[in-house]
Amino acid sequence: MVLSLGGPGSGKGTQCANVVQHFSYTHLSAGDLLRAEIRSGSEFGAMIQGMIAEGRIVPSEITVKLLCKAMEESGNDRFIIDGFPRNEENRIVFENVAKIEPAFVLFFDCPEEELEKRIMNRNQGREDDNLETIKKRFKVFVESTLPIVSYYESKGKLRKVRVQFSSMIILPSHVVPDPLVCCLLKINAAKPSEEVFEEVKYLFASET
Ligand SMILES: Nc1ncnc2c1ncn2[C@@H]1O[C@H](COP(=O)(O)OP(=O)(O)OP(=O)(O)O)[C@@H](O)[C@H]1O
Ligand SMILES: O=c1ccn([C@@H]2O[C@H](COP(=O)(O)O)[C@@H](O)[C@H]2O)c(=O)[nH]1
Ligand SMILES: [Mg+2]
Repeated sequence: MVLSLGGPGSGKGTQCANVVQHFSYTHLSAGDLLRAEIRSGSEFGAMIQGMIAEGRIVPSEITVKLLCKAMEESGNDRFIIDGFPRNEENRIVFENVAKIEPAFVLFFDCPEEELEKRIMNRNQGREDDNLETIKKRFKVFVESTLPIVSYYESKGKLRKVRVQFSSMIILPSHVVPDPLVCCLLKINAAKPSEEVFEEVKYLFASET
């Protein structure tokens, strides 16, 4: 089992879909399972919907049950779990119930500004894709999910995927305000998803 973690809009779902096309894995998105549970008319539907609209983390028991059921129904024994665990409690409940630990954890580390831009352009009709909820989702990510990322890092399981190109350019002295100095600029640009997948593909090919 492999986990896919990152901020809201960091490309977890996009890259998991690529993995499934190239490797014999089943993609399980915890968010998609929760949205399907709402559509199914479940007794928990209204509660889940309210929590997603607020960017809050749904109780572990519900999400873990959905994930375990989906794993059982998949008929596969290779999973890439997307957007889970969201917090320490999620992780512990899942480990206790499913009794599996990840082989490795992909981490898509993307700046907030880029996340916001991507989500606002996503156009999938998601109720939580609005500026107000994005801010809440990002706060929950920093406060509750990043500690999980650090936990997997401390266990040597984290594989950071670079989602940005980073380069330095030197501006010559005639284009900077002080003619006596040159200026060193660090430029970060988002990597197209095909290039991000090259890194993901390398990790899957070498680690599984
Ligand atoms: N490398 C990329 N560069 C630019 N846009 C991207 C890239 N990867 C994904 N996107 C786009 O960004 C948006 C968010 O991607 P995606 O849905 O995969 O993110 P996510 O991490 O699953 O988000 P969420 O946590 O909200 O489900 C989508 O519209 C997707 O097409
Ligand atoms: O494990 C999980 C996964 C998701 N949620 C809730 O769903 C939304 C959307 O999740 P995406 O991964 O962005 O599709 C998330 O903001 C949470 O509210 C959850 O509670 N637990
Ligand atoms: Mg997603």
